[in-house]
Amino acid sequence: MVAAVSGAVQHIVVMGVSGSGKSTTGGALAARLGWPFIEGDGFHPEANVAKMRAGVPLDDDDRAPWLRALAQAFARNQAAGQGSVMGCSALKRAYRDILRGGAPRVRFLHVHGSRALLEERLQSREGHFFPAKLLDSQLATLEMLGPDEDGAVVDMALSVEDQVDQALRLLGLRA
Ligand SMILES: Nc1ncnc2c1ncn2[C@@H]1O[C@H](COP(=O)(O)OP(=O)(O)OP(=O)(O)O)[C@@H](O)[C@H]1O
Ligand SMILES: O=C(O)[C@H](O)[C@@H](O)[C@H](O)[C@H](O)CO
Repeated sequence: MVAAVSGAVQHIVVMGVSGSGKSTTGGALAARLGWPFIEGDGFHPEANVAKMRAGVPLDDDDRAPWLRALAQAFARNQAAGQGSVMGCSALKRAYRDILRGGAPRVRFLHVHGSRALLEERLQSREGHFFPAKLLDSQLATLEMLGPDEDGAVVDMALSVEDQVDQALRLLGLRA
C-alpha cells in the first residue's frame, strides 16, 4: 500500500512507557502507511539492555547516545525522501527534542493508559528483557506532550486497529 500524504515528508514517533504498545501499534501504523518501521529498542547499546534486564532504570546519560542514533535514523530516511514510523519511549520533552533534531517534521503519537493495564500487559508478555518492576520509574519519568508539541494521544485500551484509525485521523494522515 502506498501512502498518500499531503505535504512534506514526515516521521511519527509512537511513544509511551514500556508495555503501552509502541511496537505493536507503531508496526501497524507503519504498515497502513506503507512506511518503514524503526524499532527503537533495537538501537539500545548492549549496556542499556543489560541495565534494564538487571532491573535498573536508564538515566539521561544512558539514553542520550541512543536518542542521537534514532535521530540519525530519521535523518537517513529524510535524505531518501522517505517518511517513517518509530517506536521509542521518548519519555521526556528533552528526549523528544533530540528526536526532532533528526528531521524537519517529527511528530508524536503517545499510546497511553492506566497503570493497571500497563502492568497487566507487561506481566503477560513473554520473552522480553524489560521487567515489570521498572514500570513505576517509567511513569515517574514520563512527561506528557505539551500543547506546543506536534502530536496526539491514543488510548492503549483500544484495539490496535482502532488506535491506528484514530492516529490517522488525529494526525491528518491518509493511508
Ligand atoms: N491495543 C492492544 N490491545 C491488546 N494488547 C496489546 C495492544 N497493544 C499491545 N498489546 C500487547 O501488549 C504487550 C506490550 O506491547 P508492546 O510490546 O507493543 O509494547 P511496547 O510499548 O513496545 O513495549 P516496550 O517498550 O517494553 O518494548 C504485548 O504483549 C502486545 O501484544
Ligand atoms: O527509555 C527507556 O527507559 C527505554 O526506552 C525503555 O522504555 C525500554 O527501551 C523499552 O520501553 C523496553 O522495551
